[in-house]
Amino acid sequence: MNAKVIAIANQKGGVGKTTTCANLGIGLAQEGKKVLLADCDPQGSLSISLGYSQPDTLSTTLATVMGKVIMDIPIENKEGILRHEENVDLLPANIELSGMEVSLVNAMSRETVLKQYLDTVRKQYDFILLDCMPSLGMLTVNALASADSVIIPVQAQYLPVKGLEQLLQTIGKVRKQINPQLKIDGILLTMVDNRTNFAKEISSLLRETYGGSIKVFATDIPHSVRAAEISAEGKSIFAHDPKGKVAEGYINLTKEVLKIEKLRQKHKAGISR
Ligand SMILES: Nc1ncnc2c1ncn2[C@@H]1O[C@H](COP(=O)(O)OP(=O)(O)OP(=O)(O)O)[C@@H](O)[C@H]1O
Repeated sequence: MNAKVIAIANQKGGVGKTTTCANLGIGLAQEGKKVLLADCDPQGSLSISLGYSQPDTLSTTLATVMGKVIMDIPIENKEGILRHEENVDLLPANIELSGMEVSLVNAMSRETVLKQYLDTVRKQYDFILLDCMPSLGMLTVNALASADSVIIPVQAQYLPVKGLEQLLQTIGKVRKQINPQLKIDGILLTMVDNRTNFAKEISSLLRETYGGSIKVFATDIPHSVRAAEISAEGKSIFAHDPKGKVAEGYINLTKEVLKIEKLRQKHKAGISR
């Protein structure tokens, strides 16, 4: 095994990064994949949404293991990694991670501290999903530097093109300077209200703007209050509302992500032959 690392990123807040990370991750686990979800946001929203309602009380988090990488201190196997009842592992985060962002500024190889950590656990998983914070700071750069690909959730209610430009520029810089293999798996429309034409308009605007260069996932994630409830429940949409339209959306997204990975493996095998 050598995990595919996917960063779920958008510097705009509240677009569905955490919800996508948790539910895509658990969707992949339901397909038999070994999954690690890493909370890369000092707000700890992913940790909270998976049931750790007070992440500040956790003693070992992503900040701990990144700190050890910086100090060159050995990390124990699965140190700080928690097991969620829906068969995914979680490396949680809390406010200590914002201190880490400051420490990174003076660290050697500051852009690749997270990558160095992930390289120590990568062989134990099929997928590692990184829930990025809503900024393009050093932690997000670390996530992009570690990732094989990026999924960009976009809330279908707002015209997202301007904000996307900044993110795409950052991805371009990371590709050029640190991680030339970084791919964009696609833009995911979230919180889609099917009663309006917004989603269709935005989706065609995105397709017009980015042409063939960036895929927009065929799956949209519908808006539903049931999805908004899950972070208080500490479980996935599959456990909370298994027959609902959001669960169906995340099942379809899981299938698309597995298909992309299959193609990547095929391509790799073709190249090495
Ligand atoms: N499909 C959906 N339908 C309705 N509400 C949703 C849906 N997906 C997410 N939400 C809600 O929208 C809010 C923002 O979602 P989420 O936390 O996943 O976004 P985020 O991009 O991770 O936010 P942040 O940038 O603050 O980390 C949350 O309150 C969440 O419960």
